[in-house]
Amino acid sequence: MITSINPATGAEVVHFEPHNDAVIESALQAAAAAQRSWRQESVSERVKLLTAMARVLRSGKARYAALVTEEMGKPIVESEGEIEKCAWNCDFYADHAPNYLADEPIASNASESSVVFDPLGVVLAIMPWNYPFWQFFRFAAPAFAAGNGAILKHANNVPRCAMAIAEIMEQAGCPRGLFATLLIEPSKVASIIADERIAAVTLTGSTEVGAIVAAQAGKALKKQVLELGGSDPFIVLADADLKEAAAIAVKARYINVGQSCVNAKRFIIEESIADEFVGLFCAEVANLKIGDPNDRDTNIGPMARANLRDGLHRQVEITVAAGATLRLGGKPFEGQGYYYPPTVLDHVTRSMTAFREETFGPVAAIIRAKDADEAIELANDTEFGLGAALWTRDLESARKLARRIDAGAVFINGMVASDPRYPFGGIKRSGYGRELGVYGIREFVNIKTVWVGPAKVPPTTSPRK
Ligand SMILES: O=CCCC(=O)O
Repeated sequence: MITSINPATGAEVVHFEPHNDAVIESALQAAAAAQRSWRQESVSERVKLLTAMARVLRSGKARYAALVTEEMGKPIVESEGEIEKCAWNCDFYADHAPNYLADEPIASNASESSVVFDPLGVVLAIMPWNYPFWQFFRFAAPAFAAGNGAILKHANNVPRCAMAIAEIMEQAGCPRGLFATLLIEPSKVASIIADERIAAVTLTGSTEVGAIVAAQAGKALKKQVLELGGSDPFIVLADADLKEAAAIAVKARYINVGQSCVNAKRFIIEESIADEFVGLFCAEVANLKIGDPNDRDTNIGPMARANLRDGLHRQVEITVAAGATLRLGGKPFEGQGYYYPPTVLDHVTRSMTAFREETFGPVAAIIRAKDADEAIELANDTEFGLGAALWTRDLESARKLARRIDAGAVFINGMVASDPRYPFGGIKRSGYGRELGVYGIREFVNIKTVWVGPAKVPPTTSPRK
């Protein structure tokens, strides 16, 4: 059974029988057929679907946001923000896809040569629960604009969000079959990836699951985009605006109850200002309001699942046992719901669990560095490479330091956040490929050279001869 549980109470809301093989087969067949027609439409026709998706998202915002909160516990104001961001992304690609997908002429010895962007086919999207709408729509808007179809396998703790996405696509006028949501067990995924009607795979999720899916897609030689875990550093140098840095640091760590791949997780603070920063940071954390995620002033609702909260608590206990100082939190709440208090661990060192592992929940690890060089070295001492934040008033030096950080994005005097306008993705064990911006829409296209003769000069193996 695929079960929707309210994490604020631990109570089952509803459960669903997983889709059987016949449903999977008919979804694949329909998607392949619908995509063959969809690819014939012009980009300007296809983006009308995106505009309609944005309209449906906005008109149903209250209901969709309530579903997010009820299924994974996100504070309601943040859930509403998630739905608005999905609509923005659809509008963004409706405006920009025609340009991003326009033919690109190439200067060559041909009479005419260009690069054109054709769709790949039907993409399997394996999506996580932490942003149950955003993660899908940030993939889907560019993928549909580029002429692809999509099958969604969502995380099994958000089945009602998955079904709401199917409803949105239908209400937006998505051609029948071009998109389907499958409620299936993870064991069904390998054969879908291997199916010849699936052209490519996109996955947002844990590094562990990413490695499994990458192996399955690699075996079938299918294109993949993997957006995986992160342990983003938030570096504060001695000359930074500490008050502002501390306020943004709290948001960067505790938004989404700390359950985002790009939450700041390791706070690497220059030694000389570390005590002052920790004081400011803890004062802000102590003000966070913990409670019912449906209350509009709640900052910290429940975590999404009991096992995630228990795993996080184990990481805290191991880190404290290894010598870290517990400044705030660290003790799970009694009573119903999967709540974990905002927790601050100080004097964390590089060998400790909260440094070495991703902490996917409301736990901040403070690490002290003797200077900027050591801060960068600590920032890079991780298997992950998703995002990083760097705080200093010296912008010239910041631009140079940013180039030394091993990550897919560096935000100077700000917090890492995804945005339709910029590419998003990681290096190392945070995955590969990019979503969003022009680079995101180019992931699921066939970048095709079209050469028209006769050649002005006979082609040779070396164009310089
Ligand atoms: O969990 C990772 C993605 C979060 C985001 O796109 O802001």
